[in-house]
Amino acid sequence: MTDAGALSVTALKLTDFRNYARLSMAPDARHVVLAGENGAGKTNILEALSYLSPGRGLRRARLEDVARQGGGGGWAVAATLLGAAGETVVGTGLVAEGPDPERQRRIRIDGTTARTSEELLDVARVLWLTPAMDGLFTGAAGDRRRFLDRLVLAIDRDHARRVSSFEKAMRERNRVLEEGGRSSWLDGLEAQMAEYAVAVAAARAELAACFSRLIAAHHDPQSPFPDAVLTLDGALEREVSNRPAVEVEDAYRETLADARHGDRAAGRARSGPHRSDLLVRHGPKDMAAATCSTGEQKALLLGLVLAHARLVEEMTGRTPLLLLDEVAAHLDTHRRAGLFAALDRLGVQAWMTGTDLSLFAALEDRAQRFSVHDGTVSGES
Ligand SMILES: Nc1ncnc2c1ncn2[C@@H]1O[C@H](COP(=O)(O)OP(=O)(O)OP(=O)(O)O)[C@@H](O)[C@H]1O
Repeated sequence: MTDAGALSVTALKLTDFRNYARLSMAPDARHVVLAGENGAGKTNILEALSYLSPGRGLRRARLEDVARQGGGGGWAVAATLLGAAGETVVGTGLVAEGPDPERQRRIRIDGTTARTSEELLDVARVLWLTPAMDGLFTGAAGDRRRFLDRLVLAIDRDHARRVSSFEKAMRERNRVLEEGGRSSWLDGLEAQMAEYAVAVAAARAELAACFSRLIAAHHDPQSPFPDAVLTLDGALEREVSNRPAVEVEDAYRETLADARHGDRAAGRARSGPHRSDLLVRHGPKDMAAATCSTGEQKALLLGLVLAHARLVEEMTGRTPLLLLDEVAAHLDTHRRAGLFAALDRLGVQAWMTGTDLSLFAALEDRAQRFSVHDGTVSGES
């Protein structure tokens, strides 16, 4: 059951969003179940909600691709969010035509244009789990790094800016190295890189430490979702935990200066927080997540997202919104019951999709059910 004061979406309107020409939903604060056949538009609704947080949404799509085929080229999501502080109306989207050649996503909060997308974090933290994340433990390190940085961002709103400032300075250094620019330019860029790199690494290390404390504090041997053990595989992340940040910053700046020749040949910086990885182990089995079975990996990932939701609540005092795409279908009855019980304990509003309503029967009246069919949604069935 969603707690009183927990964040919930109480109105959602979509315009020219994916396969929705127009959609208007008015759920209450309980969980929302979206059921329908493949390709009906269930994930599209979760994707729309993911734009209530900063970033590129749960599909990391190009903004142009989100606009409905055959529409005018723009799209809009408008949501009313109800939280402890009352109601907030958030609007976001892409205008069809405009003077802005970069065509950035517009964001309005209670009628005022947001200056940065991080302002959304003052209103909502949105966490998700989708089938596309199934390969997280076995796939590319870059995906795990992005996942890690999203974990950090939900509790530390400056994190995305630090990461992008580091990347900007790094790209500029790559360019100057390639063009054989003056070493005084490189000194300045490397100083910037070192400053941001250490801030990024420190925030990641802090997140991992908080996660470990939280998982230990809430350890439940009966839970169907095993405890995850997180370790950061990156020199800077290890060092910031053991040495003063200024020392780590100076050392990384020197490393960069010494590596200019090799980095020029490689065409990139060969060390830094952009090379770090998130290592996840199955706690009870003491086994690398990548070595676990498919089912164990799914359970581990779900446990990680649930633990993250708890961490967000403990660190920010606000419950996040949880988007779970096709999660119930892959759990047996016992684990599904465990998921619903965990959602009740968290007191969050969860939006869940599935092809079959029967998957959600155990939620009884703790959820409202909507049928999705070919870009239309019919209310509580
Ligand atoms: N820009 C777009 N314009 C119009 N339709 C689109 C656009 N992008 C995606 N679609 C369509 O949206 C449909 C619904 O996609 P969605 O991923 O939400 O389905 P789903 O209900 O989650 O299905 P599944 O159960 O297979 O995951 C797909 O048929 C897809 O072709």
